[in-house]
Amino acid sequence: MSRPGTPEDPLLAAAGDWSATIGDAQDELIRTAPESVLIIQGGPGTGKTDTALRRVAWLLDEPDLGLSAPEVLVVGPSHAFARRTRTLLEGWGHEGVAHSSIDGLLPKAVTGRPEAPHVTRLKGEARMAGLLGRAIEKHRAQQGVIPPVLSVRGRVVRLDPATIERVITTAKASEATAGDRRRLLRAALVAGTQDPRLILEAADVLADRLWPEFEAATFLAELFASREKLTEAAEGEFTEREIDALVRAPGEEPPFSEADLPLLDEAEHVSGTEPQTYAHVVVDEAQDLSPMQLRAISRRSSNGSLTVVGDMAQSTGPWARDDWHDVLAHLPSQMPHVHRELHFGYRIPRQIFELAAELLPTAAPSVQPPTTVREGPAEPVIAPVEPSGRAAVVVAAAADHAADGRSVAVICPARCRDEIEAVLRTQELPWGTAPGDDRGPAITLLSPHEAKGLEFDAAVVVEPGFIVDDDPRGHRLLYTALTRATGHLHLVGAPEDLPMAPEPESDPASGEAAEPASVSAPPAPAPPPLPMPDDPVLRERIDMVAQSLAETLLANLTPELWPVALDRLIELISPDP
Ligand SMILES: Nc1ncnc2c1ncn2[C@@H]1O[C@H](COP(=O)(O)OP(=O)(O)OP(=O)(O)O)[C@@H](O)[C@H]1O
Repeated sequence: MSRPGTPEDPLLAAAGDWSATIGDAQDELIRTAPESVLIIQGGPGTGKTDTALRRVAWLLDEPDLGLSAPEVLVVGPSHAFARRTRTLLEGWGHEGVAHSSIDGLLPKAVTGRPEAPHVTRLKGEARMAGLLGRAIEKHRAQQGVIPPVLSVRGRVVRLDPATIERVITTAKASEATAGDRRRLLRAALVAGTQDPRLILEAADVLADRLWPEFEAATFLAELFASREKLTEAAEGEFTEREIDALVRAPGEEPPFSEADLPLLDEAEHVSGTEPQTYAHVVVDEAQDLSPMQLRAISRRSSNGSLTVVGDMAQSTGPWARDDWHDVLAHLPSQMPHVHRELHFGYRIPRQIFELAAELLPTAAPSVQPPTTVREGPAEPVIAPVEPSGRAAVVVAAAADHAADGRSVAVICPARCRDEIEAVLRTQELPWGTAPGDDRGPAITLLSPHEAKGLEFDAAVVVEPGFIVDDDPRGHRLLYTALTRATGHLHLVGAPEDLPMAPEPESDPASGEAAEPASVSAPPAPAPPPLPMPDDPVLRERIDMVAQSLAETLLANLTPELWPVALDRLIELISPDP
């Protein structure tokens, strides 16, 4: 995958590895003290992920901090994203950091159960933690009932409830482990008995009854299968309709949905099983996470030191939000929050971003678009098609880029996926459903959600109208899809859903129509430099001012931003029209 900074990218060609072009704003974030929750907001391609990872590299490199790679966790939205962050950090020489998708962090369970959006949303709410806590307490209380007699090997063993009560109280007060609790019980019952073998066996039977091993999956399945248990645990905090939404028939397959995974994690936590913790945690694409997912991530932080990354203009799914308050409310609060924004778009060339930015007034009216710092190699290609010819056009565009050695994302809504897969297969092209490594497929077929946080040399976005229609925050999803490419973008779909392509201009020399479907004109050539005045005093004064401006630019901005600053300067000093 070529990245900004390759020869195809004229503006950053000189920069290569972007350590040479780290902006002041990025640098400040990288060096933010670890004793904080750093929140990085910024538009697509503003370098949020890379800045967060540079922060990890900096934290690991600072000898005074004494942080080692296995003490750091980077969480992202997908396996593909985790692979991207791993590749980047390992490329900088930092191996051993844990990289995971959010689901990969949670207990393993058979998922895939279809679920209505309102149920997914309900299961993500923080009050589910209270419901689970109460349900587990009641579950335990039922198990703590002491039987007056036990039957062991056909013999009846009478038990002394007072002795057993004492053991339960001591075990609880000392937070004894399962093994210690069993030993305590054995020692208490065996004292002074005539038949120690029988009593020891009885103690084990009783221990299994009093403290059965907690299996979160069994517990949750039984809880959801019982309206009575749910109503009891709800304790009036859930309406009947909400309880109805949670109830399901016992034994249904697959047993769980993705929204159940954070609930299993919560149940394990309440029952005393704690996950591995880390001294620094990076959470990327945090704008989409549910409160229950955020709780699960917080649990993995040993001290509250976090880097939280996201973009509210790309917030979609059941937890789509417009500001950070609700995210931060569910993260550890022992360290101060430092909220920063990145403003310069490094990934997306101007030509592509101008197109994507048209969505912003609808997708996220309060969000300031980033300032792009790059010119792209080509205008976006707008390809109106009829449904019958759609897949062929999509695959042809992807195949052309792949043949030129570019990584390509085909980002398509679910209803077009089968037809595109069929054509990819027929043409025996190298393609996959997760971005390849150096040896992997050049073409990646993704849903708009799966494309989050990823970047490619080229993107073919299919049926933008469907993408908008298929999600309550469809404009944001389309905005995310349009902002994945570092160089080339194709929009393929129904003519009424595409931006207007300018009329192809005739080339007078050849008599042929010029390349169609550009959405904006190429940049005008730079005007020739103005002549210096002859007066030596004036020349010296001009030189002095120019030198002072040059020093200010050198000291404050990276080279690709100089033209932006000069344009702004001209705007500032131009007389009002
Ligand atoms: N200062 C810089 N100079 C040059 N390239 C940069 C700079 N900062 C970031 N980049 C490049 O810009 C691209 C986008 O960066 P990154 O993926 O971190 O953006 P992002 O803000 O996380 O985007 P998204 O919101 O889409 O996930 C990457 O290829 C990255 O290497």
